[in-house]
Order: sequence, then C-alpha cells, then structure tokens
Amino acid sequence: MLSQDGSGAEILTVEEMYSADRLAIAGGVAGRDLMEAAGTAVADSVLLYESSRAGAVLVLCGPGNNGGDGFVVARRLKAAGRAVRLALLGDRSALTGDAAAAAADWDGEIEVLDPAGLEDVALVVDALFGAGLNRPLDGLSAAMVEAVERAGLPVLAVDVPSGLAGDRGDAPDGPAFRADRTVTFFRKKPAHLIVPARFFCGDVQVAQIGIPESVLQEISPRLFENSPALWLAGFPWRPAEAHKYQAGHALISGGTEMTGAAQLASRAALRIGAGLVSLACSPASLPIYALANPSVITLAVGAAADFVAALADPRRNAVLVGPGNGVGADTRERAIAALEAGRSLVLDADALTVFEGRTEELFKLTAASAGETVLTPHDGEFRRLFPGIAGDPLERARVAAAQSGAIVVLKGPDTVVAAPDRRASINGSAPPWLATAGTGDVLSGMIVGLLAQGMPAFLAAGAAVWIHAQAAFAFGPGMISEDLPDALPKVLARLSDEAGRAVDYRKIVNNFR
Ligand SMILES: NC(=O)C1=CN([C@@H]2O[C@H](COP(=O)(O)OP(=O)(O)OC[C@H]3O[C@@H](n4cnc5c(N)ncnc54)[C@H](O)[C@@H]3O)[C@@H](O)[C@H]2O)[C@@H](O)CC1
Ligand SMILES: Nc1ncnc2c1ncn2[C@@H]1O[C@H](COP(=O)(O)OP(=O)(O)O)[C@@H](O)[C@H]1O
Ligand SMILES: [K+]
Repeated sequence: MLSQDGSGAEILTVEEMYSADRLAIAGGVAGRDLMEAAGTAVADSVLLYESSRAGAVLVLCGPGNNGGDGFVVARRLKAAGRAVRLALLGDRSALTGDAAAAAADWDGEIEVLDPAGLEDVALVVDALFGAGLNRPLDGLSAAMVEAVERAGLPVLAVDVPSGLAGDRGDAPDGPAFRADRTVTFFRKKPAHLIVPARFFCGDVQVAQIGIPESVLQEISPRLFENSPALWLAGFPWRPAEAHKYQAGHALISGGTEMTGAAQLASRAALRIGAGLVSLACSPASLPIYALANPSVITLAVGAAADFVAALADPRRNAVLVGPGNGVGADTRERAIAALEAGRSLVLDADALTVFEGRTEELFKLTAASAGETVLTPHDGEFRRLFPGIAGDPLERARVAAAQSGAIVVLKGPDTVVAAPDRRASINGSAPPWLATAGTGDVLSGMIVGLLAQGMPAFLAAGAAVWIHAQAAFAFGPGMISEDLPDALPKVLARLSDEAGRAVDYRKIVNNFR
C-alpha cells in the first residue's frame, strides 16, 4: 500500500538501500540508468524550484556516485536552458564507474570547488556526499557548507544533505547543509524523518528511479513511516451488528488531585471507539469525574484491593494506568495488578516514573503478562526509565522495546513506535502545537481505546499516534488538549472513506429509511 507521497511506507537504512541498488542491477537494470533517472528527477525538482534570486544553479559534485548524480543534474538543466555551473571536489581523474561515465557526458566546464565562488548563484545543488558519507565533513567541503550558509543561498540536496548520515537522526558531528528540499530515491532513509536530522532536509521528495518494488521482498525492511498503509486494514470499524461490549471496555485509572488527565484519556478512548470506559478513582474524587463526562462509568476504588476487584470483570479487557495518577506506591500497585491480570495495558506518565530504578521488576511482569503492554514515555520519562540507553530516538525506542518486551512509544515531534522484534515506525509529521499540557493523556486514552477493540498493540499505537497528529493538524494552532478528542471524528470519517467503509455506513442508513 502506498503512503501519501505515493511511495511505499518502508524506510530503508543505507545498507538496505545499497542492497536495493545491487538487487536491481542483478535483475538487469543498469547502474548508469539508475543514476540517469536519479539525476533527472533532481533536475526536474530544480526546474520547479522558485528561487527568489537571479543567477545560475551551482551543482556541487563529490567524488562518489552522489557526485555522479550531480553531473546528470547539470547536463539536464543545461539541456533545459537553465544557466548552470558545476564544481567538483577532488580530481576528475579520481571518478570511477557510473560517476566517471556521467562526468564524461557533461560537456560544460568543471570548476574547482571554491567557497569564494558563490557570486551570481541562485540555487545550490548539493551532490557532494550521499549514502557514502563515512566521516564528518572537513576542509574544503566544510568550508563550502559554511560559505553557502553565510550567503543565505537556497539548497536542494541530492539524496541526503551532505554532512548527515542517512541512518541517523541525531545532530551531525560536523557541518552539514541545511537544505530547503531533498530529493531521495526509491524510499526515505531514517535521517529524513528523525529530528533533528529531519530539519536539515527541508521538504523531502521521493523519486522512483527504476528500482523494482520486488527487491523489498528480499530486503524485508523492519522500519516504516507511520501512515494508514501500516494499520488501516486492521482498524476496528464497528460491524453493523455490534453491541457495545463487542467494542471493548477500557478501564482507566484516575488520580485524586490531578483529575484532568484521566478525563482527557477517557474521552479520547470513547471517541476512538471503545464501547465502554470505566474510570477508577478514589471515593473522594468520584463526584468530579462523574460530573465531567456522562458517558464514562465511574468506579470508587479506595484501596489497592478494589482496583484488583475492578479487574476481575473479564469484559474490562484493556487498562490504562498513569495519567495524573501520582508518583506513589498506589500507582505502582495498580500497574502491577493490571499486568498480573494479563490485560492489554498502557502505562503512561506517572505509571512509568514509579518504575524508575525498578525496571527489572516491571520487565519480568510484562514478559509474564498474557496481554500486550504499551509504554508511552516522553523524552524525560524515557530517560528516567531507561537511563543507560543512548542513540537517536529510533535506536533508543528499539533497544527499550527489546529490553522491556513491550511496545515502546517514544513521543516527540518524530514519535517512534517500536516493537521487541525490531519493527518500528516513525511519525513523519506532527504540528508543534501538540506540545501543550495533556495531549499525551489524550494519546494514551486513544491507544487503550483501540486495544479495547482488539487491535494488536503495535498497530494500535501506530494508528493512535498518526490520528492524534492529524486531529491536531485539523484543529489548527490554538488547539488545547480538550479540543483533541472532539477533533477525532473528522479524521475518522476521512479514514473510513479511505478504508472503503463509508459505503457500508450508507447502506446501513438506507436500510433504515
Ligand atoms: N547505483 C547506485 O548505487 C545509485 C546511487 N545513487 C547515488 O549514489 C550515492 C551513493 O554513492 P557512493 O556510495 O559513491 O557514496 P557518496 O557519493 O556519498 O560518497 C562516496 C565517497 O566519498 C568519500 N567520503 C565519504 N565521506 C567523506 C568525507 N566526510 N569527506 C571526504 N570524503 C568522504 C568516500 O570515501 C567515497 O569515496 C547515493 O547517495 C545516490 O546519490 C544514485 O545514483 C542512484 C543509483
Ligand atoms: N514539537 C512537537 N511537535 C509535534 N508534536 C509534539 C511536539 N512536542 C510534543 N509533541 C507531541 O505532544 C504529545 C505530548 O505528550 P506528553 O509530553 O506526554 O504531554 P502531557 O504529559 O502534557 O500529556 C506527544 O504526543 C508528542 O508526540
Ligand atoms: K548530498
């Protein structure tokens, strides 16, 4: 299935991309043809780019195949009548293979790379290094990055902005181009999606260059850009004959002082389709919860034993502990009770913090639980729970998932969902106005709502993260977390159209007329 930009949702590591090239070439596609297609796609993108400056396009070529692409770009632009200059890092005689062939087809001048030679340039095409970057930029290439930045020139990067490692989402070790647009080939790479690397890439376009889709079977990627392509087929739309218990019953643990968090989660769980939501809270806080959301069932839970009793009803099939629950033994006991009851479980916020320094106990319970567990830390909670894990968000989430045996949702502008078997998704776009108090509570409520409806945890977490971001986009700036649950129906309607279910609903409506 295709994602919104028309390419598949798979994300390839640099190694996997080299395999894709190799497999395509082994299947009879010429490497030179791939390069020609790559350079042509970049040239087409340049021709559509509206620079506010007059002057030539300056193509900066490196010593490898990324530079080879650059030679094709220059030739295509010249053929289209665009003023173009080309500058090469290193000796022309050092070019080999497809890059040497592409250079031979360029009949213009080859300038020496010169940071002082930026007069009358409208746009820079960065074809210095792509997938092959293996150390930080230094010397001339580093000086070039600085000069282009100083001159404030727009940059269009070929494959990856030079200075960034395609596999990594963290900040580059040295200078790197800040591109306005990056044209990459076949599939995106991790650096195109993970923050802060993503901010160096600008708009990312994926061009198809003749690599057959069939190579993906051999590569079998484990990383995906989060999109409906990943989980829409497993989305729990209500069947026509459903009664509410078939849509699951989420049990949400509420706190005594911070009562807003579990309310937000409850409303989100209902909006995403859970048949029933019960909210367990102290007798003293029950009136607050009972008045807030008439559709939420409130349960007075005084002692830990009462929460265990609330779990005894097997219809309460998915549980959320943490939002506003307080950092204390009571919250930990509730989390442990839910794990021991074998329920599908989301641990968020305080229910993560209470396991700081006690993760072995937690991971034993998640391993033994009959249900799937989802952990939804933001960066701070992650550091508390997994102090020893370093790396970019993708690597950290994957290691944490492997260690904990749980699905880990590492939240941020690039939320990663990782499973213990290394499957992972990265959410490529979410609006910054999600950075407001309570949006995480809404997200955990959405996940538990989908778990209650029987969606497998990796899919449920991916769906919730994507829909959450889309709802925020749909509402727009100024959004606060209360707005989010009520913005869900619009996104769900769009999704159900996409899933072809709208027809079914219309049929049902017509039957009643
Ligand atoms: N058939 C293919 O392999 C295709 C490759 N394509 C292009 O080829 C690129 C990959 O080409 P390459 O593997 O040749 O790699 P690059 O062109 O990215 O760079 C390789 C060269 O740069 C050197 N190098 C790496 N880091 C350096 C640094 N910091 N300073 C100085 N030198 C450095 C390496 O030692 C090597 O000689 C892709 O990014 C893409 O643009 C496209 O043409 C599509 C087809
Ligand atoms: N800069 C940002 N851009 C996009 N999304 C963000 C950004 N910062 C945070 N988010 C999202 O907002 C939510 C915040 O959750 P969380 O930190 O748990 O907040 P809270 O505890 O207040 O509920 C997460 O879904 C996260 O992915
Ligand atoms: K590049």
